[in-house]
Amino acid sequence: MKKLQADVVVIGGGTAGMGAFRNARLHTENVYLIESHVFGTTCARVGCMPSKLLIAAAEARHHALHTDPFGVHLDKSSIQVNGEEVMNRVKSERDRFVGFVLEDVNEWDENRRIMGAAKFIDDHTIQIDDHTQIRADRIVIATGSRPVILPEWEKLGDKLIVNDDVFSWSTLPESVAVFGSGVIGLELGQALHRLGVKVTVFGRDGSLGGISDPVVLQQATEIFAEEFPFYLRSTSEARLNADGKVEIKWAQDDETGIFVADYLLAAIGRTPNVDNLGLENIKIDTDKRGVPIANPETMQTSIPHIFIAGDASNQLPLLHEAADQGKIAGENAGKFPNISKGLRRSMIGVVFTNPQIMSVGARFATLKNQYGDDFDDKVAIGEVSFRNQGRSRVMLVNKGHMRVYADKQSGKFLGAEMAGPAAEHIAHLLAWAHQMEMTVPKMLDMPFYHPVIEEGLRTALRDVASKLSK
Ligand SMILES: Cc1cc2nc3c(=O)[nH]c(=O)nc-3n(C[C@H](O)[C@H](O)[C@H](O)COP(=O)(O)OP(=O)(O)OC[C@H]3O[C@@H](n4cnc5c(N)ncnc54)[C@H](O)[C@@H]3O)c2cc1C
Ligand SMILES: NC(=O)c1ccc[n+]([C@@H]2O[C@H](COP(=O)([O-])OP(=O)(O)OC[C@H]3O[C@@H](n4cnc5c(N)ncnc54)[C@H](O)[C@@H]3O)[C@@H](O)[C@H]2O)c1
Repeated sequence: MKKLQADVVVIGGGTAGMGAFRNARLHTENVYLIESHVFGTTCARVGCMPSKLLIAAAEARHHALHTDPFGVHLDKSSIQVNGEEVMNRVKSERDRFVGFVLEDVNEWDENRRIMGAAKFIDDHTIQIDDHTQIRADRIVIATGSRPVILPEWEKLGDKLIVNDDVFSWSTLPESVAVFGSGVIGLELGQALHRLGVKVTVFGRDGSLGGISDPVVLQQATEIFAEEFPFYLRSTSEARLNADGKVEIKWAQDDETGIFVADYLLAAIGRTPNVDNLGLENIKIDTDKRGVPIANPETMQTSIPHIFIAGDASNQLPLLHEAADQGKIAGENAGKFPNISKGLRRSMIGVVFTNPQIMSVGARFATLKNQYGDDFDDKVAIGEVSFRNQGRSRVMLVNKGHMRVYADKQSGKFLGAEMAGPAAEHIAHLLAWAHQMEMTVPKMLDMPFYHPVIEEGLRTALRDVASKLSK
């Protein structure tokens, strides 16, 4: 057994871990980075990037099939999807992104990167597989997350898949049953549907793409239901049939049915990778899911020399959050005990469906919780439907709804939720306004060009402005 001594050990070599390693090394050279699987990050290998590549291919087919209303007619039978070519592009571009990450990793001293699964022996000692033990002064946990799998699905063998499997396909399958109508289920489910794969999405509690505003949720549900079958409040049973296919027997309200598919794609949420870390060997405060609780401004846990970052922290499992948290945790581990608060930005979330979904600042559900019985008195809500929004109609993307929230008394912009056109861009405008702590009247003083989809945002802002206390 190799024994090492370190100032800082970072567990997990994804986005958060790489950021932590880089930033800890600004303060000390004696830092180790431990990775149990492969370098390259979840985002680049099996997350953000390959999913957006698949979506881009799906959009190309969708646009080709929907030119008629513009008076532009294509022979629909000539629009063919070559599954192998789709997957080749997804994988080759993905490999390019992964390559850039690996270039960074390979620049780091090989002796400072250790492959193997790390586990706490005590709150200063990390065991890596059975080959290395490191005594560390400070430790950063950046072990990411993994998809949740229901135990009853295990009998499906290799017909049960997760996002990682989709991005290693050599061609597209004929049919997929998607479980989970959250962000991943909706992005991948719609993309596969638009590529001609027979898809049905099964949800459980009526939620969709993480939307918490009931009005936006209702509108979004209607829009997505027009496009492909989904059952958002279903119960179901999955089994392998005699042909070796996945058979889903489902029920929702008075409706029942059977959907037979090549695969069951599990997208019912992700769980932080903290359960196999030996946390039982250290006395660390955890939440009810067993995740170490950390101060979001310092990423410090209840054990002062242990920090946590990225999806492992269960705070906001998004790429830019992992990068920010990794930087903060690494820097603080590097300069411990002189830790400081890092930059925390306004919340921004985008789902790359069509229409896109976004949320900024405080979501509807957060405000409801925060204001409780005072919600109606204290929070003003403005809204816009994109059905008749000028530029959206021009482009034939006039589907969706946005609601913006403001503090009635001060006029301060609090947050927004939306499903609709150009949501990724509107989300940025709003997140910047939120972080600048702007009031709605100040936001309305900003320029709006004509004709643009952002004029829809102005309509919602005018609506909320009219409801502020005078
Ligand atoms: C399909 C999909 C699409 C997504 N799309 C987006 C998007 O569009 N935009 C967005 O913002 N976010 C998106 N995300 C979320 C984003 O990918 C994650 O929030 C982000 O990658 C998390 O980074 P991380 O560093 O915490 O984890 P990871 O990158 O997963 O890194 C964790 C690392 O820790 C290693 N590890 C685990 N346990 C141990 C151990 N015991 N010892 C040593 N190493 C260990 C793992 O092997 C892994 O390499 C998506 C996620 C998925 C799955
Ligand atoms: N565009 C993006 O930024 C992006 C894209 C993909 C993933 N992500 C990140 O990854 C995280 C995980 O995504 P996810 O989609 O796996 O989780 P999620 O939490 O977004 O959605 C899970 C969904 O599964 C449903 N569900 C739970 N149990 C179920 C069951 N037994 N049967 C059917 N449905 C069930 C839930 O009601 C929920 O709607 C997201 O929260 C997000 O932070 C982000």
